[in-house]
Amino acid sequence: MANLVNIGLIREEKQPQDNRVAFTPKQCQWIMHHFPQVRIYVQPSSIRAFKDEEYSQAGIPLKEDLADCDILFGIKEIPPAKLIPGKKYLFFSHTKKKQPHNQKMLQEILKKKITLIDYECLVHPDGQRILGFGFFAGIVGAHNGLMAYGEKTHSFHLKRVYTMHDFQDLIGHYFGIKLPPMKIVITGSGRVAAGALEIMGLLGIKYIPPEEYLVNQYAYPVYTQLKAGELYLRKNDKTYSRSDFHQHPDQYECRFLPYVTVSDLLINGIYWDHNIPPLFLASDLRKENFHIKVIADITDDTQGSIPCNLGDSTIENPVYGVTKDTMQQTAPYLADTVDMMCVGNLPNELPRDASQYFGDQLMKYVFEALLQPGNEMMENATITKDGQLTPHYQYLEDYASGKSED
Ligand SMILES: NC(=O)c1ccc[n+]([C@@H]2O[C@H](COP(=O)([O-])OP(=O)(O)OC[C@H]3O[C@@H](n4cnc5c(N)ncnc54)[C@H](O)[C@@H]3O)[C@@H](O)[C@H]2O)c1
Repeated sequence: MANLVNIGLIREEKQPQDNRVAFTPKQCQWIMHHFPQVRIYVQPSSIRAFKDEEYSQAGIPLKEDLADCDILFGIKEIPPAKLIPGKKYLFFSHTKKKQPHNQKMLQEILKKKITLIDYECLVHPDGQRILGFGFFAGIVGAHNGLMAYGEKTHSFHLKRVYTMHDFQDLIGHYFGIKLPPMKIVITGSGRVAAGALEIMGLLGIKYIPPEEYLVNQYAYPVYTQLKAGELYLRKNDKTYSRSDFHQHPDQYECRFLPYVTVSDLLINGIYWDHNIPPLFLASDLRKENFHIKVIADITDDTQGSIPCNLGDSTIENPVYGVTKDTMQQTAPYLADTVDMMCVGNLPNELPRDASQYFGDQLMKYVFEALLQPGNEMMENATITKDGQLTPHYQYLEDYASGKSED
């Protein structure tokens, strides 16, 4: 038999608390069955979406001290003091863009001779990311956007997602919910958009092609979806090429404006960075014909693609209002404001399903590669190896040595 590999699922210790986990109890069972050389241990946690008893009942031992494990799986950043020297860790480190708040953690990782594989850096050969929680962010974000619209217009009431046991429970909640005639515009074509479309399907909201959506009236709720090719055109020749847009977004103009005049709810799920033009401007918000009442900004960049995103809201208080003339933050659901849903950790409202989905992707595309020494995909996602920055990530040198300001 191949050498034994001891794997540990660590307790999430970052604040605000995170209740997700890399593998559910059933997934742990599946892995140990299919990889007899693997043993999985779980560090007890009172906040994890899957209870300690669920793991022990599935035959996965609980273990406080994971010092004997070879590989440790987490989700979010790890407090530096909790990092165990010499281990191989997989988690979202948020260090590859030199994020200032994680500089100390990376320094500790180097000091403690740790190998860090970052989930965000695991990509398919065509560059598409393998792992992400976007689908469930789309589910919860679309739900919250609709919930806010129902509250604002007093036309229907949706319960909060986090009060449900899981996604199946949420589906049950939708039976009998009748939405008023309304127009919903969804932006994006990635995992977030896919989650939002799932909610449209579950609530029986009808898809309308963009050109018809703009001009027709409907006696029932409808939505349209705008992918990058429908949202952006090159300024000089009015064409769109995906790769050119990704390389030169500043040479493109945004064509979203007509949709602000006819839509009731915007669900924003596009990829955005600061070179990509926003969907509309602050000055558009002041115009008489700005019709949108609620924006579920799942993309959630403060003053990014949506100028009236004034910062994150929380799962406890997911919605705030914004005045159209002065862009001041107000209480939600006032008559003449735009209501904003800008929660940055949406999958935490549905952590059991989000964890299962994540673990499925890990098992399908990553797990075997992780056990193969020298696997190229894993090497490319390895930021540090035994406490040294790998060749791919040498550009983090100044940040890691404490010199970087950005
Ligand atoms: N609020 C939350 O809780 C939450 C959770 C997950 C994701 N998000 C955010 O939602 C947004 C969409 O996430 P997703 O999971 O759908 O992403 P994704 O990776 O599934 O899809 C992104 C889409 O953007 C395109 N894209 C990739 N690189 C691009 C570039 N350089 N320029 C233009 N387009 C590019 C891709 O082709 C793809 O169609 C991201 O900004 C993400 O950070 C928010």
